[in-house]
Amino acid sequence: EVYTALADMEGLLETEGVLIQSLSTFINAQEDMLNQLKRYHADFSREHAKASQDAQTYLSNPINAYTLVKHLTTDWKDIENLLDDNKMKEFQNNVSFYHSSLKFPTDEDLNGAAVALMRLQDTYKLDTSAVAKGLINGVQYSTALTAGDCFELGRQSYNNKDFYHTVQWMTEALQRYNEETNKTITKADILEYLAFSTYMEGNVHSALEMTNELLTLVPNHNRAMGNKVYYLQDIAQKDLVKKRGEDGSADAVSLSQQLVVTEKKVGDIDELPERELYERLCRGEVKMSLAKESKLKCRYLHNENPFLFLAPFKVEEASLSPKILLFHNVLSDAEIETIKHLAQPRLKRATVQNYKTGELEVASYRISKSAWLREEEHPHIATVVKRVEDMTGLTCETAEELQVVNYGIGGHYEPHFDFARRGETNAFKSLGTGNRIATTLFYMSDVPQGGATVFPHLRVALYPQKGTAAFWHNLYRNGEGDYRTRHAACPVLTGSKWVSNKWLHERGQELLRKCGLTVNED
Ligand SMILES: O=C(O)CCC(=O)C(=O)O
Ligand SMILES: [Fe+2]
Repeated sequence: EVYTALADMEGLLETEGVLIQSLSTFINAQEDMLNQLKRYHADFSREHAKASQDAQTYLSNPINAYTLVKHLTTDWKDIENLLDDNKMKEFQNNVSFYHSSLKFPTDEDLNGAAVALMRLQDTYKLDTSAVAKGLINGVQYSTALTAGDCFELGRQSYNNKDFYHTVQWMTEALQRYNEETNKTITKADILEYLAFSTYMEGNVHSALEMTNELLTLVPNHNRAMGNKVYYLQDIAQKDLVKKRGEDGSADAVSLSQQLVVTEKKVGDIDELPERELYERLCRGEVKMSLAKESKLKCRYLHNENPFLFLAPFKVEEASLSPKILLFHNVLSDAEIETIKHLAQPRLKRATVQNYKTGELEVASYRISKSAWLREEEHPHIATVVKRVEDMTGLTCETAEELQVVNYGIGGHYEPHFDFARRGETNAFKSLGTGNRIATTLFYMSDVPQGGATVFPHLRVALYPQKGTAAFWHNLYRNGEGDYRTRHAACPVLTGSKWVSNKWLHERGQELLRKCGLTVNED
């Protein structure tokens, strides 16, 4: 699939370019043909009108007689030749050749891209109408969607049984339909999906109203007729239950009462479920407490390392406990270009480890593409790995190769740990280098909107800055996992997000990061 990395989507633009060119050649040829046909038609009609006035006089003129014969022989042959459908065949052949030789998205891509849009809408609380106008968080990015486009998005949601988004997009489609002069979809098509999804969302009365409207447009619409009977039965049944309830003979609890019971009041932000915290952090709505934030510092990192004496790192603390450091300007543009260039042709859908089986598999909670680079591949890679050692004071001897990641629009990685937890069947075992002691995450692009790395339990959000690296220890000194390091990559709203990670392992760090008997950090 292509939608999972923006880098792979570029090929689609090339495909579209070739198709546009080919279509324009075909249209020009068809227009030439039509123009010639129009000329013949005009000639023939003119002569024919003259002849019809007085056939005998007309045909008594030898030139006219000759012209008539010529029309019906050579000229009509020419016309038949013009109609030869070779041009059409040729165009069809070209298109099927492009289908086999150029990059095309699949139905899975269409669905993935639609789901990504819904994810962005939910995470960033985007208004459907604004998105349909091409407006994202108040910035005009693209041209507006047509009623047909909105309908197609609704249909994708419908196929995923996501009736909530189906209703939103079909409602938008209906609004656009009403405003469109050149209709891009029929009202009946929209109403059919909208009515059923509205019913599935629990509003049978609206569903019935829409179905009635659909039946006035298409009186013998089979499915609508069937649904109408069904909705009417449902309403009758509900009325009966309600009536019994009013009589005091039923034990049914009203819906509003149920809601009061089940809706847990969340007053304090600390009580919010992780998912809610994660999304709020992605939207930039949650901040670390001022007391904590005021203790964070920026400084230049010097130590006994001679390299650092000459070129100290500019380090910013993003969190003190656990310590999360940001190293600014640690990757040059040239290094970033090399890394992206080497990785691009090798990008593959990123996988996650099934915690039970230990198998690697694709998952909807991690959507991106990645590739692995070895130090030997380019001096820039070797330099970058050496720099990780300078930054962290740890060894990369036992580290994993450099992972390069590119996210597509809506690409994300939901909250996770980088380390393997106790009892987890993990692939690190076969490496024989212990657990992932620390993470170095390089940002290789700026991201205009979205795409932050967030630590829900720490209320920390790191916004990608090209050339900056984040660093944190995943394990305490005694080797136990630090659960506070749980983090996520927020969905990318606009732009292309490139990162690379160097995951450092336990073995070899014994003398570099002293181990301890407790979970104490320092
Ligand atoms: O892309 C990010 O911001 C974080 C990526 C991440 O957490 C990972 O790849 O493990
Ligand atoms: Fe991670």
